[in-house]
Order: sequence, then C-alpha cells, then structure tokens
Amino acid sequence: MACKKEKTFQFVIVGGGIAGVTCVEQLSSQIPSAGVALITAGPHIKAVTNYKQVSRTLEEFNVEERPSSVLEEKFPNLTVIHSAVKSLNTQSHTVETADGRVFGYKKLCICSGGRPKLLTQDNPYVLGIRDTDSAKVFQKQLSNAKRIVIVGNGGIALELVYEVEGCEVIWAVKDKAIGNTFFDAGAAQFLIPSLESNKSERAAPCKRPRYTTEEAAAAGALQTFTADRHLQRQGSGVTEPGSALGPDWHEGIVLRGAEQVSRRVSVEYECEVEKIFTSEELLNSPQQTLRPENVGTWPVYIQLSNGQTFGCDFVVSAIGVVPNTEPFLHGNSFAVADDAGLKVDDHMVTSEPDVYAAGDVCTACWELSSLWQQMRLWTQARQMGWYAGRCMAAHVLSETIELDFCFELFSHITKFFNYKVVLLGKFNAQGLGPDHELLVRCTKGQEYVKVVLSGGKMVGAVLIGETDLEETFENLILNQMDLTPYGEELLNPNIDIEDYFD
Ligand SMILES: Cc1cc2nc3c(=O)[nH]c(=O)nc-3n(C[C@H](O)[C@H](O)[C@H](O)COP(=O)(O)OP(=O)(O)OC[C@H]3O[C@@H](n4cnc5c(N)ncnc54)[C@H](O)[C@@H]3O)c2cc1C
Ligand SMILES: NC(=O)C1=CN([C@@H]2O[C@H](COP(=O)(O)OP(=O)(O)OC[C@H]3O[C@@H](n4cnc5c(N)ncnc54)[C@H](OP(=O)(O)O)[C@@H]3O)[C@@H](O)[C@H]2O)C=CC1
Repeated sequence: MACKKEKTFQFVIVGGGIAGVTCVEQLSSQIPSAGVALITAGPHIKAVTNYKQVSRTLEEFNVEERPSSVLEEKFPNLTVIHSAVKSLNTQSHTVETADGRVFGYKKLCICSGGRPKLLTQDNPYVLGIRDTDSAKVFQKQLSNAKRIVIVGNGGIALELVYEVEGCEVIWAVKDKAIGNTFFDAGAAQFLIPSLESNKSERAAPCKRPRYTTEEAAAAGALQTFTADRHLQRQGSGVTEPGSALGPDWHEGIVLRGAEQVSRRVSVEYECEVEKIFTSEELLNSPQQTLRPENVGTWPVYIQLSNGQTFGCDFVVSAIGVVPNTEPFLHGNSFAVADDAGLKVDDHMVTSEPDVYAAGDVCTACWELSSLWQQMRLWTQARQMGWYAGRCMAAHVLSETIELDFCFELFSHITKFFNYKVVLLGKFNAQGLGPDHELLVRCTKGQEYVKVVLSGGKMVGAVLIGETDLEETFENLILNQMDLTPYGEELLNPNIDIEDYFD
C-alpha cells in the first residue's frame, strides 16, 4: 500500500448493506462528534424503515435501497465513499479503495456481506441471485425460458418455485423433503399442496413488511378437531457485489417465463448435481444418458445423481452464500470459521486488533446461547450491525458492554408459499440429538404448528399460518417452564393458550 493516506477516520465501516448501515447509524448517534466513513462498493445503501418490535425478540421491518446522501444529511460527521476496498493492512490500520485512495482508521468494521455459492464458476447458464443486478439478469433470462432447473433447498429456492410462472421448473433438492433449512418433513408436507395449486387458488395474502428498491419500485380459532386436523406426538429424528436482496424482493418484479402455463414444478428429491453440460459437450460425451433426439434442444443440460439428465434454458444455483472475505484476508491473519466467515467474539471483534465484523461476512464464535444459532438473515445482519456499533463505541469510551439480549433466542418471521412463517429457538431440533420430543398440530391449508420439547421444556417452534401463538411460545421458551404436566394440551385448539399461561 504505497499511496499516501488521504485521511484517518475514527471509525471506518466497509459495506452499505443492512449490517454496515445499521452500524454507521448506531455509531453516529452514540458519538456524534466522531469521524465516520462508510466505504461501499455499490451505488446505493440499504435502509431499515418501519422497524417494529413484534415481541421481545421478534422484529419486522421494511428495507429500502436509497442514495447515500440521505444518510450523510442525517449524520454530518459521516463520509460515504463509493468504491470497493481492494486491500486492508491491519498493521498500519489502513484500507485502500479500488479508485486508489488510502484511508486510515482507529476502528474498522467489515460488513461486506456474502455472495451466492455457484455450482460452477463462469458458466453463463448458471445463475446466482443476490442483489438487484443479479435479480434483473434472472428476470430477463426467465422471460425467454421454457424450462429452468433450480438447485438448492433453502430460502431462495422456496421463493422461486412458488413465484415463477410461465415456465416449467425442475427443482433438485438433496433431501427427502423440501425446505430443509427452514422446516422438517411435516411442514414440507403441509406446504407441498400450495405448489400444486394455481396462483388464483393460493392462500390469502399474509401481511408482511415489503422490500422495496427505488429502481425496482419495486380463521378464527377452530372449535373442534376436524378430519384434516392432526395432533401428533412424534418421536425425534426427523462483478462488484451489491447488497443482498431481502423480504419480498420479488414483489414488483415479474417472474414470468415464455410459456402460457401457470406453474409446473416437479421436485427431484435426494439428488445432487453430477455435471452441467452444454449441448456440444453432451454430444461429445461418451456416457451421455439422453436420447440423441433431445440433444441440441436445450442450451444446457444438468445431470443429477439420481441418473436423470434434464435439458433447460438455465440453472439457478440457490445453494447458500459464501462470506465476502476477499480482499480482507490477504496479508492479514484473520481467523476464519469452517463456513469461511470471519470469526467474531461476543463483542463482534475479529482476530485482528481493532477490526470488527457483522452480518453475512462473519461467523459468531462466542459461546452461543442454547436457544440461538446463526443464520445469514436480514434480521441478524441488522442486529449484528447494531451491536457491533455499540461495542465499537463502548470500547472507545472505555465502557463495558454485555452481549445483547437478541442473541439469547433465535427468532425469524418470514413468508413462504404465501403463509406467514415464524421460527423460534431450535425450531428444527438442531443439535438436540435423540433427547427431544415434537408436538405437532396441523390443519390442512390453514396452519402447521410444531413445538420442540427437551426435558419437558419448550426449546423451539415452527408456526406456519396465522396462528397468533408466537408471543406465548416465545415466552414459554424464554421462561423455560416445565411443561410436562400440560402434555398434548399445549396444542389443544380448544384452549386459549394465551390465557392459560397468563
Ligand atoms: C434473494 C434473497 C432473498 C432474501 N430474503 C431474505 C428474507 O426474506 N429474510 C431475511 O431475513 N433475509 C433474506 N435474505 C438474506 C439477507 O438479504 C442477508 O442476510 C442480508 O442482507 C445480509 O446483510 P449484510 O449487510 O451482511 O450484507 P449485504 O446486504 O450483502 O451487503 C454487503 C455490502 O458490502 C458491500 N461490499 C462487498 N464487498 C465490498 C468491498 N470489498 N468493499 C466495499 N464494499 C463491499 C456491498 O456492495 C454491499 O453494500 C435474502 C437474500 C437473498 C439473496
Ligand atoms: N425468507 C427468508 O428468510 C429467505 C432467506 N434467504 C437467505 O438468503 C441466503 C441465500 O439463500 P439460499 O441460497 O437459498 O441459501 P440457504 O442457505 O437458505 O439454502 C441453501 C440450500 O442449498 C443446499 N445445498 C448446499 N450445497 C448444495 C449443493 N452442492 N447441492 C445441492 N444443494 C446444496 C443446502 O443444504 P444444506 O443446508 O444441507 O447444506 C440448503 O438446502 C441465505 O442466507 C438464506 O437464509 C433467502 C431467501 C428467503
């Protein structure tokens, strides 16, 4: 880093996504006199609006893409620099940007997010979706497509299989059921009929804060157990990167293919991708399994481990994210977790002095609460950015700070297949081993309620539909009350559980 240092800021934040912007806001309001720089690769920044604390740990908010001037007007001591950081020197406490400028920092927070994991690199027929630009590329390619293959079983795949119309979708999942990152097989079974229905037959829209960008503009309680209602006690065992998209990113974007069909999704279970071929490669491959007349019909072919090969217009790689740790690692000694995130302690500090990290780029490596786990989600990016800002300020002011309460209990509100979905604690019995029980209540087409009990105490829950149970269950999980005496009554729809535990 030979260039001359242009300026030294007390705080430098890298990344204008939710984590970075929330960190900036927190620092700027806590120490208004401090010089703060936000260095970000994208042209816009993300802003949280209409923030609503739904319960002690559940939160909802809108996300808007905005010009950075809005933030600079609000915080006079803030300078926003629109350029990617191309190198970091933790010894000299400096960062160099792609446009050749060098800035010093007293404390730095890396909030550079993540990028989609791709099944193969540099293949024009394999798309990842992350930011507004990649969403536009996807939309454009889809408008001419008759068949696409979606690989992955998490958030993006769940959203796409439901939203894409006018195009045949082949959905390749490596599990026995859909949506493994968010649900168990029971919930998957509850949701599957929604995939088979037409758009007009879908569940009534649920209310949820919307994701907007400037450019994209973008039953009452049942009285009886019905035939379809099941209450069960089950055994256990079941280019420059822009900011990531978020809630309802597909609202206001037409996700329509070239066909007249409404939606046609077929799921290929328990399979992984063996190979992706172009037409020419397939013709020259000695082991090709397709009938010759099919070869050449599609621009790309995907061979799955179940022996099937499908031709399609393109493949969507929805197999998770890789933290954006480049170029921060070069020449430094950051400790990196197995998932490639920058390891942070309970004050969001990395292994390098005066360097913090928050959001998708980092991996929480403190002793985690037994009811919380990291997932790379919008809410956690906001919480981590906010807490990192508080820690940075506290360290400068020589104040002590305790790990924030939001890391006590995992909670997430979202929407899948147009159902409201609330996840609490160890919602999938993560890490509990065989020593747990599941209680399930299900009303077809209406609600799916699952609680996870360990040692008689509630440790997690999945609530799909308008159940109104989230606050009560959150309290029961946080209180760790012994629920053994209540048994299955806990999910009896004839009991108003809120009054019961008042
Ligand atoms: C399609 C999609 C749908 C999603 N839906 C949901 C949802 O419904 N609910 C939910 O909770 N989460 C959702 N997520 C996840 C959520 O969007 C992310 O977890 C969250 O936005 C991460 O925020 P972040 O600030 O850590 O990173 P990002 O939003 O990725 O921001 C990173 C920032 O760093 C900048 N940057 C990167 N490298 C550099 C560099 N070298 N120098 C300078 N700047 C750099 C980028 O330009 C960007 O501004 C979704 C994600 C995707 C892709
Ligand atoms: N509504 C919401 O909350 C939404 C959240 N998001 C977030 O955005 C980010 C990106 O979403 P997405 O890409 O769907 O990531 P997710 O982490 O949600 O899901 C990735 C999925 O791909 C599977 N997978 C991993 N590697 C392979 C492979 N080689 N072949 C086949 N499948 C594989 C994973 O299985 P396994 O888990 O077994 O590794 C998992 O099912 C995530 O952080 C996600 O949480 C996205 C959309 C909506």
